[in-house]
Amino acid sequence: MLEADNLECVRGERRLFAGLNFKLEGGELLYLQGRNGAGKTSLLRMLIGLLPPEAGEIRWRGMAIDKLADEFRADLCYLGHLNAIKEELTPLENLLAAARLADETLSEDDAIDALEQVGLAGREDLACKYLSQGQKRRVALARLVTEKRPLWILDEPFVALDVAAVDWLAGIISGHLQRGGLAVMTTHQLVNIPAGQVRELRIGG
Ligand SMILES: Nc1ncnc2c1ncn2[C@@H]1O[C@H](COP(=O)(O)OP(=O)(O)OP(=O)(O)O)[C@@H](O)[C@H]1O
Repeated sequence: MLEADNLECVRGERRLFAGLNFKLEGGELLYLQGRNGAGKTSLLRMLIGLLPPEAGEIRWRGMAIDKLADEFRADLCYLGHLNAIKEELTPLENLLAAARLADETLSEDDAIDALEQVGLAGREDLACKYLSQGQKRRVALARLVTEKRPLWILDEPFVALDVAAVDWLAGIISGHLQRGGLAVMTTHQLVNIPAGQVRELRIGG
């Protein structure tokens, strides 16, 4: 279970939010909503342990995440709003490198299969700098096909995706929730996630 207890966030001179609470169980998805600049990405950065809260605590399986450190990171899959792919590498190389960095085993066959699922068949060996924005996004999202970690934190995952890819991603997130996973996601477009319990949290009124 992921819990946020009385969180406060200050960036620069501004208090973005205070007294923020939620509890998320296996099979549940939390949609973070709010205007531009409300603090959604800041909250995600807190949830992955990159930004310490001004006040309050985040707990994973009942333990404060700053105490869990590596144990928490091993349960976490974070996809930022930037794709974090290397432009000079091919989609296949990017996917294999991401798995290695995350200390996960991923065979070349499984990586090729994941790229095919995200509609990149035939593009596996082309440097990412030659791909369109939506295709680059798909390379980043291909990680989720093979991802077994229980907690997904996704920053604007639907940006730049066409209708078919939005449906595909909604299905991948649904499958994760059905397997008892948890997900926290920021988005400006509400997408229907067919399975799992969906909660909404609006930041900044
Ligand atoms: N390092 C920083 N120092 C000072 N202010 C910052 C810093 N990082 C972010 N901010 C400010 O914090 C506010 C919230 O930013 P954040 O990226 O969390 O918003 P957001 O809700 O994700 O917005 P968007 O919907 O536009 O992505 C913004 O006003 C931003 O300028």
